[in-house]
Amino acid sequence: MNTIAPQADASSALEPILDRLNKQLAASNGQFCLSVTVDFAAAHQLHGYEGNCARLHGHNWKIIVEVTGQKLDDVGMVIDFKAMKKAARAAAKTLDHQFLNQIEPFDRINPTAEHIAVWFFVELGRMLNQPNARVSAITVWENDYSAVTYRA
Ligand SMILES: Nc1nc2c(c(=O)[nH]1)N=C([C@H](O)[C@H](O)COP(=O)(O)OP(=O)(O)OP(=O)(O)O)CN2
Repeated sequence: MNTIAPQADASSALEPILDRLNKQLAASNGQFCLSVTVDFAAAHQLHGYEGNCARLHGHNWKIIVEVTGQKLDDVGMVIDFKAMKKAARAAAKTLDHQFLNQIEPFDRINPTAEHIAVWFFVELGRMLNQPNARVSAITVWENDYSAVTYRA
């Protein structure tokens, strides 16, 4: 269950307010969904695709990472945004300025937005998942108009 803890220097006048908030939080059974965004630039081509995407071309991919949790730590966070960004940037760096079809696993599976979303989901799950916070969705924007979301 969530609890909103008072700061060490909080005035006692805050206690009834915190008490009410904590009761509402416990009753809501809600979840916190945090997100960070990173990007990378790379080239790819889609094998077996009939159309111009079969030709070598590039994108500036934008990746939105969502982490979901119910429980807050003593500071009042599910997980630090900084930890999420660090992990997401490290994963994106692996793909940045690469010809995706030449690097693992996209040398064996087409580097579609769907496969890229699953790749980030697995990589970031390994780095970020903990008992109270799990990577719950990855959205891959291939350009301003087309995106895919993989949701657990
Ligand atoms: N479900 C998917 N469909 C397509 C993917 C994909 O990863 N998953 N990828 C492509 C190509 O990579 C293509 O470059 C991107 O397609 P699109 O968003 O249509 O971009 P265009 O610049 O080609 O847009 P137009 O509006 O057609 O000019 C294709 N499909």
